[in-house]
Amino acid sequence: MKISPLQFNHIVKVLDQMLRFESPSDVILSNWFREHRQLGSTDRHAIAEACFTCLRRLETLRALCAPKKPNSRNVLLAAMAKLWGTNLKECGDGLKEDEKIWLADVKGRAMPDGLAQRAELPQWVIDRMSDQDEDSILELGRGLMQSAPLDLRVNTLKGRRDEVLSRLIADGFDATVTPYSPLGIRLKGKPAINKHILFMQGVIEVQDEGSQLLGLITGARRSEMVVDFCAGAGGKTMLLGAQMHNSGRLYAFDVSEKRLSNLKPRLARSGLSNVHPTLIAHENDTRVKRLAGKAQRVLVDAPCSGMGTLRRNPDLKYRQSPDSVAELNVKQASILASASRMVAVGGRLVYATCSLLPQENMEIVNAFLAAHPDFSLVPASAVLAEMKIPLDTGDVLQLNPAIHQTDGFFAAVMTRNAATAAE
Ligand SMILES: C[S@@+](CC[C@H](N)C(=O)[O-])C[C@H]1O[C@@H](n2cnc3c(N)ncnc32)[C@H](O)[C@@H]1O
Repeated sequence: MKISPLQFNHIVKVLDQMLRFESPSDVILSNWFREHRQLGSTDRHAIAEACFTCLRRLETLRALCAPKKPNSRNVLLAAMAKLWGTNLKECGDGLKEDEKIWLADVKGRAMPDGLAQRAELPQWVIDRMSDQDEDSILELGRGLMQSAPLDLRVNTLKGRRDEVLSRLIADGFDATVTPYSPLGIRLKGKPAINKHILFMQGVIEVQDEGSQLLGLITGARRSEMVVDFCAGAGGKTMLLGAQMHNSGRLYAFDVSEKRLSNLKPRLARSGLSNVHPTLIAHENDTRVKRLAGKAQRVLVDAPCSGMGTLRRNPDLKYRQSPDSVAELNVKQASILASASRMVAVGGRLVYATCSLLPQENMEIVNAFLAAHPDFSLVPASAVLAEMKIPLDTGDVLQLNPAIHQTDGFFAAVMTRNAATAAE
């Protein structure tokens, strides 16, 4: 990677903010670009690419910085010397004498070979993946270092995938169908698809294929009552509404007014009129109680550490911690228990996250099932096979970026058992 002196100076300043891990790195970057409108697209691209690579490779870069402080300048210099083989004369304000000596030493050193550095995952994350061997952690870590493709979902209320695909190819996009989701199209590169007429007309939405599978596995059908418990800005809500053919009632619950208000324009574009965005104060809100035993499908897309989305948000691995995950675990268990009350006898409950940590996934599900004998696990492989989706990850859906080229998602499908619920 080639970096101009101007870009170097910007990267050091942006990275300095990012390395505090006080706010999301993509927000820091867009604020920076807003404040520095003179930067052209080539500079912006180089700055973004360099900052995100430094975040992705931070375990290695921090180790290479030692004994110097891993501040933004040193991290960037280590990346230039060791990852990109850049000519160090390109540094903005020139190298200081001690930096020259240090970098000559860095250049001659072997790459750090601890698992944390090879997998680019903090040690606390590795410690929590005790269900996986070293090779799997390494494969996963490397998958999370790749950049994510741009996946689209075709809104079946407004279009057919084969027709949308032909249109996108005719318009010059490098587009293919996604391997698992029957609704997905994958685009190469990062085209500005939100300016395309099909996007503006609500025929397509941007949605990772893994997220599409979480919506699909919920199995929503025409005329049902369905609850998307943690709907956010409605990525999965819109898929569920289309699966329901815009009929029945689809509640989109969330505690965030801002996220629900972001859902509104998306709904307008999608043509859905069966969605009821509902702000709740907390998971035990009276609105939840009013729907007790009434919903055929409840999707709990729980708030989580986001460890499965490191391809897009590499800073998350440093913005989360063992304490924040433990806090999330309490919330996840409470949300799942409360949401489960809405499931009708014979209905389906899906617990999902975009995390790879067993503490946020199987451990939450196992504890829930142990405390709720009226629910049982339905093998995800069977649900997917019934939908003719060629994907078998066993009893639960576990998507791995290294294997499936999606974000790292988890989903467990459960059903409310008629016999025990009646007891
Ligand atoms: C993983 S995000 C949802 C993403 C969304 N389903 C999508 O597909 O775009 C988790 C959501 O849970 C919401 N949330 C957090 N605590 C909640 C609670 N107690 N009850 C309901 N939703 C909650 C957050 O506001 C956030 O929007």
